[in-house]
Amino acid sequence: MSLAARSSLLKVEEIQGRGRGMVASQPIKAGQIVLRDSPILLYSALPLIRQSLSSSSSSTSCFCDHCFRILPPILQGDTSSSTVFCPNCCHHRFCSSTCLSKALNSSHSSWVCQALSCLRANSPLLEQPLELQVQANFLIAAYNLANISPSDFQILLSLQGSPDDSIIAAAQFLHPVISSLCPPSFVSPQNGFSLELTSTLLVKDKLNAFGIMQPFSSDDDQRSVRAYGIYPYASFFNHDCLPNACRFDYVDANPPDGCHNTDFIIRMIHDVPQGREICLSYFPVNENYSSRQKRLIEDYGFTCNCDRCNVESNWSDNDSVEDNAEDEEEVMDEDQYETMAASDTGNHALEDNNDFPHSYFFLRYMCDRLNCWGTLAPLPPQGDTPSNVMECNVCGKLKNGDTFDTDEVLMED
Ligand SMILES: C[S@@+](CC[C@H](N)C(=O)[O-])C[C@H]1O[C@@H](n2cnc3c(N)ncnc32)[C@H](O)[C@@H]1O
Repeated sequence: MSLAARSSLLKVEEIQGRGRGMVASQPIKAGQIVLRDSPILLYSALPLIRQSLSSSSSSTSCFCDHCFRILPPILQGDTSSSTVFCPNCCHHRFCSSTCLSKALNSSHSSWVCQALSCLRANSPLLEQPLELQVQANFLIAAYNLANISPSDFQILLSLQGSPDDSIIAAAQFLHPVISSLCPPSFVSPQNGFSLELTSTLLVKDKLNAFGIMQPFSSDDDQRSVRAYGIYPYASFFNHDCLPNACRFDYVDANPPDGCHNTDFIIRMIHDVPQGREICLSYFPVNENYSSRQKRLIEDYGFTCNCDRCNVESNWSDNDSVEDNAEDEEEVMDEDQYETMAASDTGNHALEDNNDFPHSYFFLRYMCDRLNCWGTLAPLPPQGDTPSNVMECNVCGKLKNGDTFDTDEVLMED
């Protein structure tokens, strides 16, 4: 399906210094859904060998191997569970016989099942760090995609990214391992199966995969990744440290009508005019300048020059966002916040000369629940009527957007 068929509100454009990006093809309102996207490929973020599936402790880290929903714990003697194991490897578990049967024809084809079983039985990978094991999960899923959906495999190859030295080093280790897995005809050298292709796939994954995260829990401020997915349209969104859109997902919840639980919905945080680039933040917005820059260069290969980074690059090392937010409160009262709320509240509305022009963003659009760090976007408008209810994309908290607390801005140092 083309982007035009998925979203009448967005178009893909070349943006100087950023490759392709998503741009508003018309004015877009706060809360509007700009994209629903489905993954062309999903793979587990777990190590090759997991905890025993029959131990009670496994319940906390056990997901359906096709749709990645959380599975109930396996209780001894309980015959009522609808979960099923792969009949061939007895290692992978699925939430229902429907998911199993979909998986056997796609994500858990007989080749995937055999390849993962071989790796688990005896492979140099078992001694390697989790990152390499997860890259092996990805490569097996990607080479399987080449067989089950060559057109989706071409989409994967069309995503941004060229291998650098660290990717080539990982490919040099992983390619012989994957080659040794009784490669079937679809990964033969005649079909382009090579070290170069393995490197190319790894970099596409590195720059474009989205993490499907564990749900929010207030006693755990480091949500782990359950699975990764390649979302062909969402991959066109560039990063901004003050995003104007954010992603909602529903992996364990009931997704909106017509969506699968692994689909993403991208919703506007605030109004934007036609022609404005629509950006996501690739990670929670509370991170400080140096850790954002480090992540963006190491994980995505670019230096961020967004409005927020340009301001924060001038802060002294000891300045936290919290300090600056407190200073800012001395010069911005609620009337000013309200005025800004009524205007285009994009980054550009707040560019003028102060040390923390983006304090408004944190006060209005960052979830105040302890350890959440989610982003708030209004619920979709009803017809032309905007919603004043803000929803957190991490914990799901709903908040009245007409009132927001200017007394407290909690940020990471
Ligand atoms: C998920 S892709 C985004 C779409 C990509 N620009 C394209 O052409 O397909 C991520 C890559 O886009 C580029 N990118 C994203 N945000 C950027 C930004 N703010 N500044 C510069 N490059 C950016 C980086 O090369 C990054 O690795």
